[in-house]
This record gives sequence, C-alpha cells and structure tokens, in this order.
Amino acid sequence: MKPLNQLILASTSPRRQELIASLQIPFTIVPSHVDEDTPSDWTPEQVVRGLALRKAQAVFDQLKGDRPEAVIVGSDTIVELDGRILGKPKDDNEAVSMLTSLQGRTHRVFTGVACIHGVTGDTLVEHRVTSVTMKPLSHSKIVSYVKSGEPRDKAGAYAIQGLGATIVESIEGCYFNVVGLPISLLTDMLEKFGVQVL
Ligand SMILES: Cc1cn([C@H]2C[C@H](O)[C@@H](COP(=O)(O)OP(=O)(O)OP(=O)(O)O)O2)c(=O)[nH]c1=O
Repeated sequence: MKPLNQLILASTSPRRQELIASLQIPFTIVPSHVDEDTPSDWTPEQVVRGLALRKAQAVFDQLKGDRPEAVIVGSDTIVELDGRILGKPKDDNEAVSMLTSLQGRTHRVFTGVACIHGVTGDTLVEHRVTSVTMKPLSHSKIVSYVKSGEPRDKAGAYAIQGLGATIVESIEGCYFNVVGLPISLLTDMLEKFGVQVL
C-alpha cells in the first residue's frame, strides 16, 4: 500500500477541524452531508461506526475518480444513557429534557472513526467509549445553559470543551473522544495506512 501524508476530513464540525489541525499534517475539508438516520435497533457502537463510515464513504465516492493521495476521515459522536441514544437536540426544549435526564448521572459518549485510503479504497473502522459524570443541576441552571446556545449542535446537548465544562464532574477515558475526534485512536489508525504523525 502506498504511504500517504495528507488527510481529507469528511466533516462540517469546527471541533473536528481544530482537532485534526493539531496533528500538523496537511488536510482539507470536504463535508459529507449524509443522511444520519439509522435503524432503531442498532446499538450505540453500530450507530457511530456505521455513520462514521457513511460519512467517509460519501466523500470517497465523490472523489474517487481523482484517486486522492490522502486518507479520508469520517467521524460520528453520540451519547448513550440507559440504552437510549441521544444525538443532537432538535430544539431548546429537547436540549432541556436531555440535560434533565443526564444531570447527576453517568452516561457514555461513543465516537466512531472511519479511515479510507483514497487510492486503494482500503477501509478501517474503530470506536471509543468515554464515561462522563454530570453534576446534579437545578432546572434553572439547565435553562440558563441552554439559553447560551451551546447545546444546539452537540450530541447530548452539551459541549465539554466550552461552558459545558462547568457542568461535568468527571470523565473516564479519552477527553477528545467526547469532543468528537479521539486523536490518539485516529493516529493509530493512520499509522496502519503508513501516515506517520511523529
Ligand atoms: C458530547 C459532545 C459532543 N460534541 C459534538 C461533536 C460533534 O460535532 C457533535 C455530534 O454530531 P455529529 O453528527 O457526530 O457531527 P456533526 O454533525 O457536528 O459534524 P459532521 O457529521 O459533519 O462531522 O457533538 C461536542 O462538541 N462536545 C461534547 O462534549
């Protein structure tokens, strides 16, 4: 397999763009705009792995005529509580109800990562899980956090990297997995494609 030294990030997420920049490898952004619906009986692992692959595959299909000498990276993040999957809230009311169910408890954040070799089409898919414990929160604190606007485009209606840091008590596992791109896992995957980060 030909070693590559460039990345294509199949994502509109500004957080993922910032995180991938930290690898100091040349990268470009090609948003995937895929339908994020999944069958209701899929497990959290199946959802994040399936959607990460769907995002990377959509960009690969779009570019494959050019056989880009780059690894295409797709990623997806969800929150799971009591077997229930929480994606991005559709409005502020749903954000309040998500945070009401998460406060004072421990939930799991799943992120799937898919890498596709732009020349050969070889594919790797992995995921990571991080446990996050949220502080107990009053209704007025939840409403005030939702009013900040931060929960809107975040799985589980919070952002640990922002004001959401003030409502998280502790985490167990990879922090960057919660933000949406587990950098350490991604690096291991890239090395399998011959992309050396260090
Ligand atoms: C839990 C949590 C999620 N998130 C974000 C990461 C993801 O951007 C978002 C989950 O939505 P995703 O569907 O994974 O990603 P996206 O639609 O934002 O971007 P794209 O599909 O184009 O890659 O939630 C945080 O930023 N901080 C957090 O603490």
